[in-house]
Amino acid sequence: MKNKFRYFSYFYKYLGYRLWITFFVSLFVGLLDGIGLALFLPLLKLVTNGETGDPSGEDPVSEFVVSYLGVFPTLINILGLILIFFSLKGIAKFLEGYIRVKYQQYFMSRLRISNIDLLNSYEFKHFVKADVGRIQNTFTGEVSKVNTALRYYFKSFQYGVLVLVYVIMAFIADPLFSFMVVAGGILVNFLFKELYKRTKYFSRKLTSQNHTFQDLLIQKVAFFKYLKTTGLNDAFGRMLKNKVKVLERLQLRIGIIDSLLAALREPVVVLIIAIAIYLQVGYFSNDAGLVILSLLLLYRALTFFMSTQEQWNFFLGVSGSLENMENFSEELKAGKEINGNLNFIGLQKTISFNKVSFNYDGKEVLHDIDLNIDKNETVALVGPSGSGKSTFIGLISGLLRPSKGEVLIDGTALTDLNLSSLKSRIGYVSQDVNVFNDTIFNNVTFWAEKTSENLKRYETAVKKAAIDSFINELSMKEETLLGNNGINLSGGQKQRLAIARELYKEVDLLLMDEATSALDGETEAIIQQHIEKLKGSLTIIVIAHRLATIKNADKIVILKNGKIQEVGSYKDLMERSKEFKEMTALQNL
Ligand SMILES: Nc1ncnc2c1ncn2[C@@H]1O[C@H](COP(=O)(O)OP(=O)(O)OP(=O)(O)O)[C@@H](O)[C@H]1O
Repeated sequence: MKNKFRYFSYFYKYLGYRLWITFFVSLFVGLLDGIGLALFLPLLKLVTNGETGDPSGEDPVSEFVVSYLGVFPTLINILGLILIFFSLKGIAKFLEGYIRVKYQQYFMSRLRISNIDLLNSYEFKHFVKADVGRIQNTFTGEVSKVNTALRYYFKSFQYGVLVLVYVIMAFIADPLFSFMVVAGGILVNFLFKELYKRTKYFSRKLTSQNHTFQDLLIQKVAFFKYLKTTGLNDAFGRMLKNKVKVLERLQLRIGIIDSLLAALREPVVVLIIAIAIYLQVGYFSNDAGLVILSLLLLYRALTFFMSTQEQWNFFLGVSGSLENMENFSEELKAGKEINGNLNFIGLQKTISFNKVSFNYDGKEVLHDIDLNIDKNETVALVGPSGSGKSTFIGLISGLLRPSKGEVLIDGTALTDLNLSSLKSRIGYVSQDVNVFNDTIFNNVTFWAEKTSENLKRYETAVKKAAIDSFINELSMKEETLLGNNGINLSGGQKQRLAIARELYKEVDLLLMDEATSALDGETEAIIQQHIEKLKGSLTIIVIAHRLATIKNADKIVILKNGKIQEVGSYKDLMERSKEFKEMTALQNL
């Protein structure tokens, strides 16, 4: 019961008063149907006793017809009333179906939108540890499963309301008989509990297996080239196929329980009613008319009761997805990044690192960093692999937060800034280039409108990124579609495209993490020239292994083991840093 309410409150969070509307409409359907059915009692009497009989006041239904509806129960009147009540029920049933579909769609959109919002504000620190397969699966397959769960929940809820209406009416007609049937129903429900438990167990398993399947699938697509080249494609494919089989088996088990419940439904209903009638006839003698009426109502109640159970079992079959969705949203909420409310209006003077340390899961990778970066300065970070260069860049963009100390932008702590306003002014090019599965134009402009102004900006950006001649040779030019993650581009072309995207953005701060690493010397030199031209007009922070590319940087920062070892210009460092001199010597500079 506790669970049923937990699910209710989950749906209520998204649907609110709509759930109550559903409840009342179902109640209305039940009442109309119940009254329509009850009218068969006077009808039966009229048919057996003939029109001349006196049906008034003999049974509660006729009493109801006379006193509440103000109609004298003649054959034609009763037939008319039956028709009216069943027609009204038809209308209410349509309304019930309509609101079910409408609210279901509403629920699905709200769920999707809320998940997108939560993912948007999910802190990077948590994201790197998240299970990508689970995120993907939850966003796609699981959303529709939760929607299916809502459909089953709605249905079992609506049927449950009907059961309640029929049982109450049957009790009014014949309490003893009704009691026996209800007791039978409860007993059966008890017996079915084990089946429900199994379904729930399989459902949870199904969800987690689906996550793993998605995870493998994502990796198969992402590493397609590698797997194909190394012949590991088949082995990976086998793992995927095994998962498909596991999923098939789990689904089959849930299906078997569903079929078992469906098959048991009718015989069980008939059995309970048969026993009740037998006892009624053998041991008690009651008004046959009322027994028939409550029989009618209870047959319906029991059928709906079984349908409620069946729908509930369907619901349990997807309840693993619901639990997963609840946990998923909670995790995203818990990992929400802290966002300040001051808008970033562009760098005015300085970015300062004030005794900044950073740790990943307790392991400190940057220690006590003090550094000032002035507006429009070009700063290069050098140092051995793992020394903390990328982490440093992550701290400037607000992707990571210091564990100690502060990063200040013009004296304001980064934590007080609205991160979207900051990030919209930051360009970032890294070793891992992201190419969207779309045209070159959309990749560079991030789906900007093709106005003449934007086209001009686009042309300038691709020229500066030295990718213009490559694009011009393509028959579709900027409308050329790029494959999945730029699979039909060379590493260098991808990197130039990424640079063009950031240059198009017209940012304040350009962060380049090994941005030109995939380029040949000649192309790198061309881009370098363009970046040199940008020098002084925006703040550039660059991580470079090839020291030749940072000769003209205003400041070079040498990082070692998470600490700043030296800061100075290329010339300064050549004069005073033995380590830097050795580094340049190794690169034949
Ligand atoms: N998500 C993470 N979780 C745990 N440790 C991490 C994570 N990312 C990086 N590290 C660790 O932090 C340290 C600094 O990494 P960082 O990527 O900043 O170095 P880097 O100087 O940029 O290296 P490279 O030149 O190889 O790119 C490394 O020891 C790395 O193992």
